Amino acid sequence: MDQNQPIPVPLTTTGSDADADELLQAQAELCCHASRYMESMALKCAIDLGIPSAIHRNGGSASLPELLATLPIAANKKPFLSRLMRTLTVSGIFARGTSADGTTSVYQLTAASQLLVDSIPLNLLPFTKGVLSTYHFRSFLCLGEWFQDDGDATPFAMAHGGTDVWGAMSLDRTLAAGFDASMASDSNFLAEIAIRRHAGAFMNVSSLVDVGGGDGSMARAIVKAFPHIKCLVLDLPHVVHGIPADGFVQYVAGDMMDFVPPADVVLLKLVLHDWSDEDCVRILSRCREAISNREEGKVIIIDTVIGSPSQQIYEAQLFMDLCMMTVTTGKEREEKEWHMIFLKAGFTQYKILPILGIKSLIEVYP
Ligand SMILES: C[S@@+](CC[C@H](N)C(=O)[O-])C[C@H]1O[C@@H](n2cnc3c(N)ncnc32)[C@H](O)[C@@H]1O
Ligand SMILES: C/C=C/c1ccc(O)c(OC)c1
Repeated sequence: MDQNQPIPVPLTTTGSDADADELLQAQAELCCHASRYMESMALKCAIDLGIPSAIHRNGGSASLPELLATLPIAANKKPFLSRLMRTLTVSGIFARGTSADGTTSVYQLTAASQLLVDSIPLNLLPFTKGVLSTYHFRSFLCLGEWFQDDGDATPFAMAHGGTDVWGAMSLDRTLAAGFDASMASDSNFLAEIAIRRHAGAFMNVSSLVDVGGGDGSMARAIVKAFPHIKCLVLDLPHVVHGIPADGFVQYVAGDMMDFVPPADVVLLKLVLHDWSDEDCVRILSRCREAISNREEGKVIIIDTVIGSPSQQIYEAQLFMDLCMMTVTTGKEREEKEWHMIFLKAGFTQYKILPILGIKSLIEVYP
């Protein structure tokens, strides 16, 4: 027998070696589950360093030395970059390839990280930064405490001195600007697809009010595609004040719980998921009043309807639901939950079009 060959030691006196394999596999799985936030933090780091944009500027792929030559990395940290890139490659943010001449190993953008390039028109960089913001991260750290707390504060409020997310944004301009930009990037991204896939939604419409329309990105995209539509954006004072008039959309400061300006179409994009069923019924009732007596009157909702044949989409929907639970008082809803709030708000019909990936476009009729 070879002297150097290690002698296998059984883990227990009763268990077989197959049991040990299963245990070790379970340990590895648990380790990955517990460490998943590090994947998020590595992504945040890549965004902070501008790595996707740097790869794009280098022609869509970049070697390690090329990245090191352009990224803002201190000399003594240069040896660490390959480890960050290795993890991000295994998690699918970047891909490995070889340079055109076949000599050098390079990092490439994937379909996902292409959406993080700052210079492409429909990038999701602001939205992704929003999801990764420390405000949300700190809120998630309070989730366990929140479940045990018998008060009404959200995890966000527990983490931020009792102030809810809308209050925090009226107090902190940087947070508000980041949030509005994050929503705007999602709206710019989806507007084009929604208009392309369902232009019929905006035919025969002469006026539209985007309730909780943020900085007006969605409304502007609609006016650009359908110049005959008169578009109004209703949002909180701190959001609409200071937006310069551009002649395309009009801004109104107000509270959607109290009043929604009359129009043919009321749009609610990513608004109802911020609110409880009771609040949604109240908002939708105001929206129904706004379209009353209009021939083509309808409410268009762009929001999640939980459930998808795609596991990836389903998972993204569930993450967003946890985010709503943690940051707002809202939730993502299944069709039967939407059905119930439409009925309670006095509508008679609805149509769900699952044409926007994670989100759906829902038309609701009085
Ligand atoms: C998640 S954001 C969605 C923004 C935009 N619809 C979009 O999808 O890009 C929710 C919006 O609702 C606005 N909002 C919150 N409470 C409101 C209220 N009581 N009345 C009107 N708008 C409100 C927020 O300021 C914010 O702009
Ligand atoms: C981390 C994300 C935070 C967030 C908060 C409220 C929203 O309505 C939302 O919509 C996508 C996202």
